[in-house]
Formats: sequence, C-alpha cells, structure tokens
Amino acid sequence: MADRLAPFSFANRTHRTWAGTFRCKPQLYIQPRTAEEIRDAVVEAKRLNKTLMLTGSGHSPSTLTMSDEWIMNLDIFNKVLSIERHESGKFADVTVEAGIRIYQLTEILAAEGLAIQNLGSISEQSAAGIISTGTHGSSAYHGLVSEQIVKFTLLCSGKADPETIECSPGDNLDLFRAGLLSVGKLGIITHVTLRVVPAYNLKSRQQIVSFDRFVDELWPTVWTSSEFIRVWWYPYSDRCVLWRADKCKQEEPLREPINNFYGTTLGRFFYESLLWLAVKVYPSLTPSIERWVFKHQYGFEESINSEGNVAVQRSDLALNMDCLFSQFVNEWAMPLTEGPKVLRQLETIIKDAAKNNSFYVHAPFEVRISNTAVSGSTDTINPDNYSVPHLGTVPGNTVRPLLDGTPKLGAATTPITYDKLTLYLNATVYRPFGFDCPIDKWYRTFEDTVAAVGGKPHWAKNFLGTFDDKPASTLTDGEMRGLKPTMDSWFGDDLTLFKTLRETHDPQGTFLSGRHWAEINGFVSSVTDIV
Ligand SMILES: Cc1cc2nc3c(=O)[nH]c(=O)nc-3n(C[C@H](O)[C@H](O)[C@H](O)COP(=O)(O)OP(=O)(O)OC[C@H]3O[C@@H](n4cnc5c(N)ncnc54)[C@H](O)[C@@H]3O)c2cc1C
Ligand SMILES: O=C1O[C@H](CO)C(O)=C1O
Repeated sequence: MADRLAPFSFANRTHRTWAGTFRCKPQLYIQPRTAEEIRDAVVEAKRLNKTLMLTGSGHSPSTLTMSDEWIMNLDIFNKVLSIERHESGKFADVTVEAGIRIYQLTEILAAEGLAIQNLGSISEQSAAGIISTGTHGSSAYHGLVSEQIVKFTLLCSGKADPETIECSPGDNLDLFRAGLLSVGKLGIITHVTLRVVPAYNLKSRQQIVSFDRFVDELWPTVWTSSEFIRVWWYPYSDRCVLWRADKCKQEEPLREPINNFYGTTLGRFFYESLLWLAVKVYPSLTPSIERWVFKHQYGFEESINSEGNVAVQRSDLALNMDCLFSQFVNEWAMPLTEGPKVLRQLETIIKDAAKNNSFYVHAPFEVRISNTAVSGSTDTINPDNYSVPHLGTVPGNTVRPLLDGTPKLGAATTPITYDKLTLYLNATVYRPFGFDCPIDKWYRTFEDTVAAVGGKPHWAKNFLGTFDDKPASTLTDGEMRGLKPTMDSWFGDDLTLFKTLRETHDPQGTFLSGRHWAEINGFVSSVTDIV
C-alpha cells in the first residue's frame, strides 16, 4: 500500500487511550523518525486519499484520537534542537521536535538549570499534544500551558504539495491562534519553541478544610493566596484537600510530602478494589467507601489553621500528582465568580442522587483555576505587555487560541481580581480495573449545571454534549452527543476563521481522520453541511 512508509510504519498496531476508555486498529500506524519521513507520510496519505490522525501519548480519554485509517505518532521524533538563553537571564526559548514527552523535556531542562513555567497534573503528554486540547494547570498567575509557546512549525497538507508554515504571534498570527488548540485537525505540529525559566523549586502545603468553610469563608481570598493552587473536593466527606505552592529559595532543602498507606502500591490496589465493589456490586456503598477511605487517608480533622502536609520539590514533581486509576473525566471552564453557586448546586445534586439511589460520583472532584485574560500584545519580552500579572511568569505568547473554551473576561488587571479568572470543575469517574462505571446521569446533570453559567468543556475529555436529533434510547451510557448545536453561538467568528483556515490549508481533508468527533462537535462542517 504505502511501501515508502514501510521502514517506519506498522500494519497491526492497536491504538488506545491511556485510560483504556477507547481503542482502535488503524490500517497503518506511522512513527516517523525525521521531518522528511513526516512529510513523506503526508504525501502518501494525499496520494492514496487516506486521512491522518495525530496522537501524542493518548492521554485524551475520549474518541478524539480514534481512527480506522492512518495514525501518526511522533514519539521517536523527540529531540531538543536548541536552547536560546535571553540576555536578561530571566528566560530561555527551547526548540524541540514535537513528539518529545514533557517528562523527557523537564529532565533535559533540569540538567540545564531550566524549568517549564506551568504544568497540569501529569507530564506524560507530548509537546504537541499538551497544547492541542487546551491543557491547563491551576494558577491565578498562569494561563493555559500553550501560553508558554513562542512559536511552532505546522506541516499542512496544502493544495498541491505539503506546506511547512512557521507560526508565531508575529508570523501567521491567525494560524498560530488556530494551531494553539487545533485538536489535530489543522496539520502536524512538527516543532515547538517553549519559553522556559530558571529552574525553581516549589514549597507546598496541603491542608484539610470543610467544604462549607472553603466555599463560605476561604473562597473570597484563597485563589490568589499562592502562585499555584488546586482543590480536591470529596463530596461524601464534606471535605476539601487544599494544596497551595509557591516558589522557594533553591537552598531550601528538598522534602517529600508525607505519604501513608494509600500512597503505596498496596494501598492503591486496596482502594481500587473497594471502588470495584462500589461500581460492580453495591453502588449504594459508594458514599460509605469514599468517606471511609478519606478518613483513613487524610482524616476529617481540619488542618487549615496549621501548616498541614509540607513539601519542597522540583517544580514539575510538585505540580504533577498521582491521578490513580483509569478514569473518565469531564471538565468544564466557567467564570470563577460563578463558583460558590455552582458548587452548592452540585453538592445538592450529588446528595439527592445518593439519597434516591439515582447515581453516585467518585472523588476527588477537581476545583482549579487559570488566568486566560490576554493582552493580545505580540511583544512578550516587555513585562508591561504581559496579560497575566506575573510572579516571574514570562509568557511565550499573550494571544488567545481561537477555540479556547475559557470565558472571555477582558484584559488582565493588576492586582488580579476574581472577575478575570477561570474556574475549572473536573468530574472524575474511575474505571476500577478497567470496569466502566455509569456516567450518563451524573455527567448530564453536571453539564446542565455548568453550561447554565456559561461553561464550556475541555476538548480532550469525556463530555456528553447534546444530541437534539437522536433519541436517548439509541445512545450508549456516556456516548458523546457532541456540541455542534452550540458551537456557533459559543465561538462565532473564531470558529468560522478556524474552519476557513482548516479548509484552506487542508483542502483534501487529510487531517479529518476520526471525522465523527470533529463533526459532532462542530469543528468541521458536516458532509451534509457541504452538500
Ligand atoms: C491522567 C491524566 C491527567 C491529566 N491532567 C490534565 C491536567 O492537569 N490539565 C489538563 O488540562 N489536562 C489534563 N489531562 C488531559 C491531557 O493533558 C490532554 O488530553 C492532552 O492533550 C494529552 O496529550 P497527548 O500527548 O496524550 O495527546 P493525545 O491525547 O494523543 O492527542 C491530543 C490532541 O493532540 C493532537 N496532536 C497530537 N500530536 C499532534 C501533532 N504533532 N500535531 C498536531 N496535533 C497533534 C491529537 O490529534 C489530539 O487532537 C490529563 C489526562 C490524563 C489522562
Ligand atoms: O484529565 C485529568 O485527569 C486528572 C485527574 O485524574 C486531571 O487532573 C485531569 O485534568
């Protein structure tokens, strides 16, 4: 079929998400080793009229990267090509081949005395994958992870031959904004330049607080009280775990957080076994199991007035965490100011559902923030142009991705105010030992609640959306209906521009692999639309 690709492609490779939520058997699984081989694959795909699905580490838990045609993975296209240190010493721009995994990059940077400025809960993602779905951390002083991108190289299928396009705030700005969150539908990101900073350690404190005290007392000041902050809510325990971290002096001795049985392999297995019991045998036991585990893992006693569980770690090790087991996740972004109201609504929904034996949720429920207020300035060397009032943050760009689902809250202010911040609520449902847990009822109610305050989903995750033309009886539990009906009202001209750029640079639809996901979510015109 495509002999030219034989040295770096496989005919019988199964592709699956990290969580094992979805898997597929593409006709061809391509792992290019060089830029030329990447280009050859695009030429062959066009010649044979095949579509190409890009995948990084498969950490997007939905059908986003599923395809039965050709899949391309850049795991072995992963070198660091250059590190350009700025004369101020405040930052450096590192250019990498886009398949490099974040954990590989952080190790190389650490050896160079450098570090990534902001990360999510893990570092398994590829450099291209982490930016292509809007990955975020949790900070009032940082935006999406893609805020750190200075430029990238995009290989598009093009009209005749494939075209290599340099994208940055000063070069092809529209394509840059489209490619900062493209879900792989625009072309192949082959190289990424990331703005990094001198290596830093984070001193973190983890405290236990009641849900009531967190929502009623701490909320008005907590979100700007540290550079990094994340909250895990345990609904059946009426408790929150409040984790906050700030840069500390390099001389401060490193110190691991105190761990207990539940941080051990046996402890994780024990908890997963209890969850299996709850999912497959006695769902009504879920609240008791979650409360029992919380009591023995953290204890119900509040520690907000003491220093809590303190640690001093290398930045990436502090920002990353153990995400436990295979899971569905459904995360939506909304104005932070809506937080108390929405959390109280969800508290009532979760408690009523347990009382009525309607559905059960798993813990923790993640409560996080980001600051995606952007200045739009293309000059990111001058701190006066930074959109986010920074604690040493040196953004690679201060432009907004066209399909960024966080609320548009105007330019950032100094000091930061809550009306400029985005709240992320992430409903994780575990799949103990790979056994599915019903999610439809919970996710339907959750989405109706957050959509009512202007929420939009994280594009990588297991959101349901709304099929207005498919009776519920024909859908499987958790099946993605898609968000096509709302996309125009949500993204307007930005979506139109994304589609125009997509059709201009990929006229044959080479990158419309796994088209179903893109169609039901309105990222591309449905075939019926075109006809
Ligand atoms: C355990 C876990 C923890 C997570 N923690 C967080 C978190 O804290 N915050 C957060 O926001 N998200 C989080 N995520 C989601 C994750 O960051 C995103 O799903 C991310 O996109 C996955 O990156 P990946 O390399 O696995 O890419 P994949 O999931 O394989 O692909 C993601 C998208 O990128 C596209 N793509 C991949 N490579 C290229 C390329 N070279 N060119 C163009 N497009 C490309 C794919 O087509 C796809 O659309 C988490 C996920 C898991 C499973
Ligand atoms: O998608 C995600 O998974 C983890 C939670 O387990 C996380 O923080 C995400 O975001």
